[in-house]
Amino acid sequence: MSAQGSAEGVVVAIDGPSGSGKSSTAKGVATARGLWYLDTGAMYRAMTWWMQHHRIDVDDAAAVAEAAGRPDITMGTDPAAPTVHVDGRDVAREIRTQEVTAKVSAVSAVPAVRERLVDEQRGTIAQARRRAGGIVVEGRDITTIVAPDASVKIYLTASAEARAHRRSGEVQGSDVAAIQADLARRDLLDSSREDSPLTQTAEALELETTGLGLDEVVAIVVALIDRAVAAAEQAESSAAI
Ligand SMILES: Nc1ncnc2c1ncn2[C@@H]1O[C@H](COP(=O)(O)OP(=O)(O)OP(=O)(O)O)[C@@H](O)[C@H]1O
Ligand SMILES: Nc1ccn([C@H]2C[C@H](O)[C@@H](COP(=O)(O)O)O2)c(=O)n1
Repeated sequence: MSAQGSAEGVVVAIDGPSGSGKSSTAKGVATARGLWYLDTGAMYRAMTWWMQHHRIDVDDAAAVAEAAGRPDITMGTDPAAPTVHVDGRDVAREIRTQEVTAKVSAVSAVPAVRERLVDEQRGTIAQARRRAGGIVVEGRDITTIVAPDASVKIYLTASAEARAHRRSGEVQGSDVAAIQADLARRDLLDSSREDSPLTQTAEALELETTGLGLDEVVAIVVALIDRAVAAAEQAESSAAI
């Protein structure tokens, strides 16, 4: 069954702590069902990179708020080749540096930053519903704030050890303990901020992935989408009778 079966387009919302597998899972699912893909963490990273690039003190919330409207952030939503441009410049590599990672939680805690980016994320979701079969969106507040009415809502987790080991596999010779400490630091900041923190709600299905491979996780989410689409089609055809 294809997600395009639903007249309204399907919206899949995935939240979870750092390194739980949100991006890999979301891209795999979007590819499997021909949906758009939106990495909202990359948008907060792009905003942070722009602030640092323009020498704005990212620890000064007032200065960040004042500048939050200035960068032009453009997200490519093809799950096979997602892109991030700021003011026309490809910043896919720059936004993954340690310098950005160290400050992205501080920048994303500024309400003016969140207001602007949440608005843009909702705009992309609306476009995907009109122009594609729908979208898979991942981040920290997608199930709660950005798209609380999503067709499928998932809170993706894995143990702190598993997440650190998965991340360490990306860089040869990396220090697993240091990675685990950095993930814990970001999780604490992201879940304790006042404005739309990372929270696990009863509305979202918890998917614990510690013992699961990526393919298994993608298959579970695809099955959830197919079930949601079938239920929506059933409801549409019952309403038409
Ligand atoms: N189920 C899984 N089994 C094994 N490895 C996985 C699984 N899911 C993801 N990974 C690997 O774990 C690492 C982190 O995954 P990913 O970047 O998707 O996490 P994330 O939640 O998006 O992280 P962040 O919040 O930091 O952006 C990647 O190297 C990815 O390939
Ligand atoms: N919806 C979101 C997505 C991300 N953030 C913040 C918090 C993260 O530490 C940071 C980077 O995200 P990542 O690339 O690790 O997924 O961005 C947020 O506040 N809300």
